Amino acid sequence: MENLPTTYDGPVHIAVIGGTGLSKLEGYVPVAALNPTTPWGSPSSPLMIFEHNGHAVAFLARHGLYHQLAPHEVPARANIAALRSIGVRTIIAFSAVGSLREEIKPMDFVIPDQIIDRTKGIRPFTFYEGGVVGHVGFADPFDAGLAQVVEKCASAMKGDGVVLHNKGTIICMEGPAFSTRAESHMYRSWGGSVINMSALPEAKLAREAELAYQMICMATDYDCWRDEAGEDVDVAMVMKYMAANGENAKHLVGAVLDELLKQDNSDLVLAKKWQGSAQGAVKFMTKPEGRDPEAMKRVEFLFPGFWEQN
Ligand SMILES: CSC[C@H]1O[C@H](OP(=O)(O)O)[C@H](O)[C@@H]1O
Ligand SMILES: Nc1ncnc2[nH]cnc12
Repeated sequence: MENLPTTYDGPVHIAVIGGTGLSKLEGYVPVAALNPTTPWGSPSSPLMIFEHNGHAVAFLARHGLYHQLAPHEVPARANIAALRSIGVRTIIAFSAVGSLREEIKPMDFVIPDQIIDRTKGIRPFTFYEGGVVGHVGFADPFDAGLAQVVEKCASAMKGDGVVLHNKGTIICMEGPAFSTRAESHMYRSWGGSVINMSALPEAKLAREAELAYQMICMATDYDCWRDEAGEDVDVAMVMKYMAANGENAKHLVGAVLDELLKQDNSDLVLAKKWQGSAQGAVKFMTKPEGRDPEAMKRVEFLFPGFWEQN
């Protein structure tokens, strides 16, 4: 990595965020390692640039190259802002999750469509504060167009033993300790499908930055709700299933990138649907007299030229 260029000239519109057990993109050779800084600090890892079918794709290791960042220490604002600053508009984010449903078995993939927030407010969670206010819509936290692409690709892998659940609600808990048994049962009663510690604030910040974002979950355990039937989750179990399913995850990434890079999907990849949504939410809120210059500069980092246009 030391010898890689630290700049990349071409456009990079798509990023993959790797989670637990996925700190690099197997089978791809990086052509650059970018280290952008942002008003929210540095990202979790260098942004590794890969080429897929002649197009550049960025990869970011959510917990750092050596998994040294706990879920509450992941600099999610820097990650999202850094990706946007190099041109990324679409994020496919991987996550290892516990299953809260009998039918979601370890190694199954889930394309979630909802999230319940059980983080504890200790993670910085917004770009819009300190003198600039913005309220973005978050009713549907993921991008339905990206979900369709992932569904199509994962469905085509069913012959290879891949099992896909094409909707589901993630419970995003604070961690880093796993849930109590009472909590696990409560999440099931709330309708949760899977549980992790990473969906938030990542998904919310992606929306604030007008990026198309979809998480792909890989089940690694049954958490601790199956009182008699099963073992309670531990890290060894999570890592074992992540390693066992690495090949499928790799094929799925390749297939999703193939599909996204088709010309027909260019509006989806450029997140045209989200363009202007956050900027609209910001420009109507804080009157000029109340705007803090430093907060304004931070918005300008996300959306260069913002204050001239508004
Ligand atoms: C090692 S189990 C808990 C850990 O695994 C998941 O990580 P990620 O979402 O980054 O794949 C979960 O969210 C926790 O951070
Ligand atoms: N049971 C669990 N709870 C929270 N995050 C997880 N990631 C993988 N399994 C998990």
